[in-house]
Amino acid sequence: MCCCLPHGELSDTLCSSVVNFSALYIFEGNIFKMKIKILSTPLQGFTDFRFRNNFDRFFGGIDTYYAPYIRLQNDFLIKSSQQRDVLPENNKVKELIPQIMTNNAEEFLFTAKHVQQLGYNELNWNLGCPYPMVTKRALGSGLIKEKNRIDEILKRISSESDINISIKLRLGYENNREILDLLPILNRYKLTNLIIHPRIGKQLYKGTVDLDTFRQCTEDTDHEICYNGDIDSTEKFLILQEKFPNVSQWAIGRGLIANPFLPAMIRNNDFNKPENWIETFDRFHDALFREYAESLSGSTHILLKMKSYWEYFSQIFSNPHKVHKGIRKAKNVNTYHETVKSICRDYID
Ligand SMILES: Cc1cc2nc3c(=O)[nH]c(=O)nc-3n(C[C@H](O)[C@H](O)[C@H](O)COP(=O)(O)O)c2cc1C
Repeated sequence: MCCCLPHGELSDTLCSSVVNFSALYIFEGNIFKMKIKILSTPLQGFTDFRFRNNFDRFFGGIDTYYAPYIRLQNDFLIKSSQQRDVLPENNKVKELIPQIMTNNAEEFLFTAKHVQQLGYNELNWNLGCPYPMVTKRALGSGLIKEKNRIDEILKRISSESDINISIKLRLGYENNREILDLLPILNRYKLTNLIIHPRIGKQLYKGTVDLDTFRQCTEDTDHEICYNGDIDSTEKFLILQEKFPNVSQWAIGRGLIANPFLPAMIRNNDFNKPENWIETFDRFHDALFREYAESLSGSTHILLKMKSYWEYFSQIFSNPHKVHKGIRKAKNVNTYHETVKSICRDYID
């Protein structure tokens, strides 16, 4: 039984002994085995080095982590928090790739040099950010339609730097033709991969992912393609893997914070969290809290930071809405800890 069965036979696939560190596919009558990679896409404000290190320590299952984007300030300054985030001494994960958001070759080259001095050999280019503050400045997904500008930037950075370049992008900002017009240009350059989130910027996170256009992208590109979007369960992953048996890289963003066990579950073909999940989650949460408490000044900042995670953490519990509401109401660190304790006792079915 293999993963390239016609649609509808997914249940057979689920029951088969295929483990999902490998995908099977057929090419010219032969069955091939493909090793999959699971990547962690960045969430600015969430997946900083403290989160990544603790995630890796308690849950694992991720091959490569992407750091949230660096955006240069005036005079080519990198914010100290963004510098700290990629410092090798702060990062314990096996592979980390820094990211930049820019529409300027000079900025790219400057940042490439900076990260190369830190020991990195790849810089990921963010052409995916959907927020109007960004896109109206022709950044993130707002740049995708400017294919000649992207061409010029790639021409310069490819000739003036030896850093490996990868791109994370949406299908466009206004419409899904934008990426299809861009792909022939991208085919002219050496790129490590294209991580594609198949929505347009204007959608933000609404509506559904456009799998038809994603399929078209896999046909039109010469590059390795990584799928990214809405993977929040093993079932969802298997459905996508069945649709795209040639895709070997799978990136997860929000789903990792909402269910940190997900990459390991996908790898083991598990549909349920491990039995002792709440203990592991509790230890992870404590470690994360401790690190923020040591680094942030004042309980207001610590509370704000920890509460923000619960937009996602709440989803692993049995009544996410009530759990999130309870956390939002916590007025100080003590009541926060008490609320977390009662959540970990009462909402784990
Ligand atoms: C709050 C937030 C912050 C994000 N920050 C970044 C970022 O810094 N760089 C980036 O490439 N993508 C960023 N993303 C996009 C995610 O990495 C990911 O591509 C997107 O959420 C779709 O994948 P998912 O459905 O698995 O979450 C962000 C998304 C959210 C919700």
